Amino acid sequence: MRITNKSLLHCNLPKLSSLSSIRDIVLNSKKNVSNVELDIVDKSTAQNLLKDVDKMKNKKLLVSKKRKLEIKPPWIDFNAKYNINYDSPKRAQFQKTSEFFNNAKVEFEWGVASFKSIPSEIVKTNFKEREINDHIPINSTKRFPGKTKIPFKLINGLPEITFLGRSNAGKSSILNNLVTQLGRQRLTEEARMSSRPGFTKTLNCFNIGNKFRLVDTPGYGFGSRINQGGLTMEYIENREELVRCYVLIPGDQGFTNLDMQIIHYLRDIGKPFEIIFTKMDKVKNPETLQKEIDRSGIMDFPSLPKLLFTNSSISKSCPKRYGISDLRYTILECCNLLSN
Ligand SMILES: Nc1nc2c(ncn2[C@@H]2O[C@H](COP(=O)(O)OP(=O)(O)OP(=O)(O)O)[C@@H](O)[C@H]2O)c(=O)[nH]1
Ligand SMILES: [Mg+2]
Repeated sequence: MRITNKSLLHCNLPKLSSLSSIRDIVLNSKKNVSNVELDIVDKSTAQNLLKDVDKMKNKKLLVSKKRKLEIKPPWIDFNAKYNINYDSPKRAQFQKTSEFFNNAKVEFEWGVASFKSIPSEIVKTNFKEREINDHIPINSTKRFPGKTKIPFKLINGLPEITFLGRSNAGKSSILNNLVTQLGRQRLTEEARMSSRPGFTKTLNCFNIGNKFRLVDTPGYGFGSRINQGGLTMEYIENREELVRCYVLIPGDQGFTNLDMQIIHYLRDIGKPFEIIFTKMDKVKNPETLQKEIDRSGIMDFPSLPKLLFTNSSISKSCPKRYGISDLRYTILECCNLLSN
């Protein structure tokens, strides 16, 4: 029997005699499948086959419609364009990254209003005081008392990553964005976010899969108090566990003088840092931002910070959370979690 149904017109498949093999080809084919020549004796089997093919065609039509409808923001290639000096991550590395973040347990560990209240800093201060008061030589075993009231897991020296930026720059949101599964529309609210500038008032630490810590900081500038800025600066200057800072710049606003001061400061003290442009969904004219970047001079820094372009909110013009896979990748990379 020769199938000449409409859905099978325009086909170019080889002549086949087995129903299961043709069904397989139809269902697995990536190309548009039609025009099947087949020797089938029984009419109902032929009709079933036609139904399968129709279903498949409808499915394909839907997929291609969806593909056509996907709107990509005009800055979509910025992550590749501005980080040309870095090797772009391989597919397997991206996979490893998303597996890690999708499965990692996120645990809030501490929130402090003063640097000395960070659990491991309390322990360090105690040791230093004992050394001075009891004149204990540096290599003495007495230097490390066997017990401390602070749980060991809080003083285990995991690497720390921090987010810096002016009030309302999107620091708490980016932290939530990182630990929210890709594809989900709403962010998990591990760190509290608010449209009120100066909302985060303490250093807040989250343990990620017991491999590293993300530290949310109070913003500087409008809405923040001077002591909040002081707390963040003390943390950057003194925290031994801090391996990388991310300076957040709202993409729709560009750099302020204060942002540039922080960036120059990090460069001068040699703290590794990268720059994240947030709220990219709000950027109406990406060229203005490009000019801002050129004018800032950061592309000429010898340390060549990476520039990452992200959005934590989605909208019609920005239907996905872009840039977050690149950010996740750089975090695992700087914590040495991508080797093997
Ligand atoms: N449109 C848009 N809004 C965002 C984005 N990221 C954050 N926001 C909004 O910006 C506001 C501030 O976000 P937060 O994450 O609380 O900012 P923050 O830097 O932690 O602010 P402080 O804690 O006050 O220093 C909130 O209303 C967020 O919903 C984004 O990518 N796009
Ligand atoms: Mg905040």
